[in-house]
Amino acid sequence: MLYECSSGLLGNGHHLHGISTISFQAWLSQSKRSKDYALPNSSWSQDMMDLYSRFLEMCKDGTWKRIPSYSDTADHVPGKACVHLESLKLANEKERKGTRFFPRNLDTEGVGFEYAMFLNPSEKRMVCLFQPGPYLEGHRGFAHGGSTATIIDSTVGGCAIFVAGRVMTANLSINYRNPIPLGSVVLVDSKVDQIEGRKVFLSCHVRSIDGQTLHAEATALFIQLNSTKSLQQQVSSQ
Ligand SMILES: CCCCC/C=C\C/C=C\C/C=C\C/C=C\CCCC(=O)SCCNC(=O)CCNC(=O)[C@H](O)C(C)(C)COP(=O)(O)OP(=O)(O)OC[C@H]1O[C@@H](n2cnc3c(N)ncnc32)[C@H](O)[C@@H]1OP(=O)(O)O
Repeated sequence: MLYECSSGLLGNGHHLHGISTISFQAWLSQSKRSKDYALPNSSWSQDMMDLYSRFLEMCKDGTWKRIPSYSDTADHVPGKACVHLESLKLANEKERKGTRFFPRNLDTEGVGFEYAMFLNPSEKRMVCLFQPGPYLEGHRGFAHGGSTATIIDSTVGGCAIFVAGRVMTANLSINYRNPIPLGSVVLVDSKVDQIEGRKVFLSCHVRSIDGQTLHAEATALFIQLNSTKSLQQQVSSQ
């Protein structure tokens, strides 16, 4: 069911143009080989489960897409990982051995970043359901601001990757408005505001699930690393 939801994004087997094409199909096919960490586990609270179920419902008509998540950064990268990581100087498999995607660097469920992302392609919007665990503590009982920055960067980053292909964060500006209690669930809601050449401008809000508390707001600039066709162009051409 989860994969059905995701595969709606791909169509099936359309030819994709462009150099070393970033392929959503290849990206999602990784999910058959690697553990997907964005699936519910026993550490997820009822709030997290309820919200996740709500978003899965919204996937059914194709409006939203569930985004899988892996502990190996290469598995996240659409298409052939080595090709796409080459310019990030991570292509050498020996160098990469033992590396992990930062927000998925802990083996124990529930202690660090528990999150699941959903993409709304037509709105150029990515929403992340985030449940910070006890190892992300900053002030007593609250999430460290760096962990909030990480989940914001990852959410806006995922959104920018969808729209522009290979990108890197050039600027991330965060206003912290209210601390995030450890173990609570927040919604990290990001969207692309503007694209100017290689520059992708995004904004993001982190709110409690009842929408009453604004925890943080952010703006971000991502720079496109090459002219590879964006994932959104691929999707819309299918
Ligand atoms: C990690 C991969 C995971 C992939 C996951 C994929 C999908 C999964 C989906 C779910 C979400 C999961 C993950 C989310 C993904 C990522 C999150 C982590 C992201 C990071 O953790 S990433 C690390 C931190 N990041 C850096 O380590 C960057 C260091 N940096 C550089 O590598 C260069 O700096 C670069 C490449 C940014 C630009 O370099 P460059 O040579 O290509 O371009 P150049 O400098 O010419 O700038 C071109 C035009 O942008 C303007 N410009 C540039 N920088 C600016 C700034 N700061 N402010 C205002 N304007 C700026 C210039 O002024 C010019 O403007 P103009 O054209 O108008 O003159």
